[in-house]
Amino acid sequence: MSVPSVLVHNNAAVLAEAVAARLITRLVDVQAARGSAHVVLTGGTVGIATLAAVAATPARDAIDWRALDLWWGDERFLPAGDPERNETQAREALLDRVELTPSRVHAMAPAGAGLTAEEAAEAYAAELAKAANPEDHGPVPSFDVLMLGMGPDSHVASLFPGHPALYEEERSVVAVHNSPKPPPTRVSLTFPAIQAAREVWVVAAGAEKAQAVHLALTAGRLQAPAAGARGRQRTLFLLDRAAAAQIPPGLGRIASP
Ligand SMILES: O=C(O)[C@H](O)[C@@H](O)[C@H](O)[C@H](O)COP(=O)(O)O
Repeated sequence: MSVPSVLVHNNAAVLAEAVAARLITRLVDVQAARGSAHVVLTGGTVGIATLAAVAATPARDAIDWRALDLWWGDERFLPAGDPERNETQAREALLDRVELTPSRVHAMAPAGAGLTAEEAAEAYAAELAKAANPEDHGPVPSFDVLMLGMGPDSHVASLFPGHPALYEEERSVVAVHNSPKPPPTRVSLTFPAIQAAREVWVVAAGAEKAQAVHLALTAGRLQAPAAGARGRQRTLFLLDRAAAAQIPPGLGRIASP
């Protein structure tokens, strides 16, 4: 797993724009090299703001949207179209504004569609496995970029401190109950799935995330799940100054004056 690099931006607005620019460039480069790309989206304030920034950038059309596979790191187990679903918010921010291939938009099953959260997790794991190639050496594709928001308790996706999902080493997707962040029921990638990504980007803004960032860079993943957010080739912590206030000295690089 790669050692994290930390990039610090002036504020949350600049952070979202910078992550959007980085995402566009990364996807264009990957598609130039391989013709297609896999990206994992995240819910949360910065995650959705990043998608909105991509939508507002003319450079977005440098991406071949029809050759892009979109996945989610987690989903709130709510009825289809619920405004609190990560998919709903991603569609409003970006996905409904670009020409995607519908079969390559891999949303996690909603509540009320005949599946329990456990069955939705199993279905998503099967969809991931179907998309994996032999060279991926595992049950999920080698995601080119896997983005993760991070909570003040250092959770990523729906992997919360003290929850059983942190200990999952076999399955790629699990159901999560009694989430401390509403709604209580969710579906989430596990650490094995997250760590299959070529690049993992943890995006966080705000003073309330500063301690979680510190722990994510210094503690273990059971205490700070974001400490398990590591990519095979690259791990980036993309932060604003407020969230970076407690990073160990010499780790962060200020990306904007
Ligand atoms: O479903 C979710 O809620 C997200 O996937 C979650 O992991 C989120 O990214 C973090 O909680 C950060 O959210 P904020 O950026 O809004 O604090």
